[in-house]
Amino acid sequence: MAADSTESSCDGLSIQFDEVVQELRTLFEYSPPTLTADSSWGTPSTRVPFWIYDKHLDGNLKLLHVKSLPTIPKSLAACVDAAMKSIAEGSVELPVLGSSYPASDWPNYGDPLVTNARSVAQFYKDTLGLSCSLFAYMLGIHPRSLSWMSPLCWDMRESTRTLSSWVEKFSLRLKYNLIRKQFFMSPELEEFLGDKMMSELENAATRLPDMATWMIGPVSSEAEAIHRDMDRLILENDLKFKIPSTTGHAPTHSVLIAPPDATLLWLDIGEDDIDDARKTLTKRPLTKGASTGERPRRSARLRHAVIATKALPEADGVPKASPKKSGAKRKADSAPEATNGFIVSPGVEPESPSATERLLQHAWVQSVRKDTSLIIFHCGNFERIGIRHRKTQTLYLSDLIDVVHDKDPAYGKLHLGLYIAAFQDTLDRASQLRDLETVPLLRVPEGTKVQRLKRKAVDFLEPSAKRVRTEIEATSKTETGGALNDDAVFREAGLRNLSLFHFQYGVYNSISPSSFLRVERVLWPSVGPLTSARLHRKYLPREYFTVSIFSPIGDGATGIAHKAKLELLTSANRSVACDVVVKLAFTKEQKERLRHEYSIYAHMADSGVQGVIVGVLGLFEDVEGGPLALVMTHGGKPLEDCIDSEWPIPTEPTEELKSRRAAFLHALQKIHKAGVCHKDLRPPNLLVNESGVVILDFDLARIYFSEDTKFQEFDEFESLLNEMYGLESDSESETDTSTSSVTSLGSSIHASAK
Ligand SMILES: Nc1ncnc2c1ncn2[C@@H]1O[C@H](COP(=O)(O)OP(=O)(O)OP(=O)(O)O)[C@@H](O)[C@H]1O
Repeated sequence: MAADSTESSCDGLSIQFDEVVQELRTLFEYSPPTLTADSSWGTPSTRVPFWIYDKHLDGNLKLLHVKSLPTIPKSLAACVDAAMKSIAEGSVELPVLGSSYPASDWPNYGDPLVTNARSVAQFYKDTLGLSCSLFAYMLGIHPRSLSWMSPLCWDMRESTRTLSSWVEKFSLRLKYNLIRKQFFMSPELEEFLGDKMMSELENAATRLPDMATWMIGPVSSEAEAIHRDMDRLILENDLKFKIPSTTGHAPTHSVLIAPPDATLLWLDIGEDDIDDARKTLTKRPLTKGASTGERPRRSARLRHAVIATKALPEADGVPKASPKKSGAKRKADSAPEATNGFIVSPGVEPESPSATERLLQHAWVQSVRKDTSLIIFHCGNFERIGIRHRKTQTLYLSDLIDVVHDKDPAYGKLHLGLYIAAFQDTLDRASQLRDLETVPLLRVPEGTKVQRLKRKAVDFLEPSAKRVRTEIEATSKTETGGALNDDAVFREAGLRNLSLFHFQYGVYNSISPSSFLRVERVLWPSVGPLTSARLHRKYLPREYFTVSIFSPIGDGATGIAHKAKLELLTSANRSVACDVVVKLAFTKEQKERLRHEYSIYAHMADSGVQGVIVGVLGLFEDVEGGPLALVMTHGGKPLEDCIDSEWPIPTEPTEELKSRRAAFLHALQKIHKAGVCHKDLRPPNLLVNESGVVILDFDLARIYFSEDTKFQEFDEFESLLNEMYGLESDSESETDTSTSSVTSLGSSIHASAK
C-alpha cells in the first residue's frame, strides 16, 4: 500500500494513541524479508498434491474455467480502507495497545532461513498470521472492543501426515473446538460479543470451520515456476479438469448442488465478462455493510442462493438439459440391463496433467470440500490469490504477487484485507446455509453440512432405467438371502480382473469411474489362480465388478480405508452386491506396506487361517498410475466402540464378555500357528462382528520369528484385553475370583498355543 494512502486511512481517525497509528502503519507497509531455502537440509521434495479423489468431484462442482482478475489485491486492500473509514466516521477510539501486542516486534521476528513448506507456513504464522488475526477482527469486525483481542487464529487444526511437499492444513479459523463445541476465548471477549454475535460465530465455526484454503509450498524454483505458470493456464483458457479416462460405463448424474456464493458485493463476480467484472468491482463499495455488519435481507439472500443452484452450465458452457431430454436418458434407455451392464474400456490416460494443473485442480477440490471462497497459493516469496466462484465454476486468479517487493498494496495490508474479507464471506455464507435449511425443498440431509445432496442419484434415472434398477435391487435381495450370499459374490468377483471404482460421498460423485486392474489373486473364499492379469481394451459386463467408495473409516500409515459396496452382474444377468472395505495406498512407502500386508494375508490363506481375519478379494492397481487398493470383507466394528457402548463393564464378567475375550486370544493363537507375528496389536485393529471377532492390519507383521517373540506378543495381548475390559492384570487377578475364570481361559489358550 502506498504510504500516502496509509496517511489518509489513519489521519481521519479520532485515535488519541499515536502508538496504535504507528503500529497500523507498520502493518500496512509491512513486507516480509526474502525467505531462503536452507540447503543444509537437502533439496526439498517437489511433489505436488494430486490424489485419486481430485478426479472424482461431482460434475456440478468441478472447475470449468480459470480466469484472470488482477484487481484482487487492490480489492482486498480496499476492505482495509473501508474498515478504517468506518472507524473514522463512527469516531471509534481504538483501545490502548497491551504489552503482549503481537505486532510490536514482528518486523524482526521469524527466521527467514526455511527448510520446507511447513517452515514457510511457520514463518507466516509467527508474523502476519498472528498480527492479521488480531487486526482483522479489531478493524474489520469489532473496533469497539475495549481491549485488543480476537476470536480468530491462523493455524493448523491437526498435525497430519503430509504426503506431498505442500502443506494444506493451515487456515484462518475461529478459536472453536468442534468436538467439545466450545470457544477458546476469554470470558471478557465472550461477554463483549454478546449472545447474538456468539451464536453467529458458532454457526460459522461449525458449518464452515476453514475461512479460506491455503496451499503452501516450499521455497524452491519448482514452486515458483508453478506460480508463474498459472498465467499460461489463464491465457490458454483451456483447462481440462482431469477425470478418469474409463469409457463405456453407466452414465452418472450430478446430484450435488453448489452451495451459495457470498452475497457480499465484493465477491459477486463471475456471470459477466471479466471486463465487466473488473468495472463492477472498481465501481462498487467493496465492503458495503462489512464493518457495519449490515447484510442483505434474508429474502434477498435466499433468492440469491436458490437462483445460484439453478441451470448450472455444463463444461461447454451450455446449460444442462432436463434429464428427460438429455443424452443421459438415451444412454439409460439403451442400457442392456443393469447400470453395470456396459462394455467398458479402461483407457489409460494419454498424458498426465502438468504440475500447475494438478495443483490447481487439487486446491479447487479442497476448496469445494471445505466450502471456502478464497484460495491462497503461497511459496514464501511468491503468491497468487484466487476466488472460487461457485455459480460459474470459475477460479479467478490474481497476478503473481511478489511478496517481498510489491508495494501497492504491501503484503501486510493485502493480508489484513484478505482476513477481513474471508471472515465476512464466511459469516455471510454460514448464515445463508442456515437460512436454506429452513426452506423445505432444499433442506440439507443429516450429516451433509456443506455439500448438499439434492436427490439420490437413482432418482435422476429415467423411469425405464429406474424400473430396471428397482428390479435389480429386488433380485439382489433375493439372491443375497438365497442362492447368492456374500461368499458367492466374492467367489464370482474373485474371477474378475477389472474393478471400476466410483466415489460417492460428500462432494465426490464420479463422472467416470477409475479402472483398477488386479495385481494379486483373491485369497477368500477360495484362493484364486496365480496368473497376473493383463489389461484388455474392452471388458464385457461379466468381466468386471464395480465398487462404490463411501466415506473413510480409517486413516493410517498404510493409507485410507473406506467403507464400500461391491456390485456385479452374474452370468445369469443378475445384479448382486455386498459390503466391502477398500484400503487405498498412495505413496511409494504406503504401497510397499500394503503389498507386504497382502503377502501376510496370502501366507495366512495358504496356511488355512480363516474366520479370524478379513477375507481378501485381491490387490488392485489404478491403471492411471494412482493408488494401490486392497479389497476386503467388512470385518465389523472396532472392539473399542462395543466396549464404549457396554460401559460400565459389569464387575462380574458376563458370558459374552468372556467368550469374546477368549475368541480374540484364539484368533491370535491361530495367527501364531500360521507362523505370523502381528506386531501391532492395538485396540483399533480388533473388530467384532455377528459371527465372531477379527484381527486386522498386518502391515507390520512378520512371518519368521522366535518363540519368545510369540509368547511375549500373546502375553501383551492378554494384558491389553484385560485393560480394555477393565479387568485386573494377571498377577492381581490370581487373588481376584471375579476375573480368575477369564484369566485362566486365556492362560489355557496360551498353554495350547505353546
Ligand atoms: N476390513 C475392514 N473392516 C472393518 N474396518 C476396517 C477394515 N479395514 C480397515 N478398517 C478400519 O480402518 C482402520 C485403519 O485401517 P488399518 O489399520 O488397516 O490401516 P493402517 O493404515 O495400517 O493403520 P495404522 O497406521 O494404524 O496401522 C482400522 O483401524 C479399522 O477401524
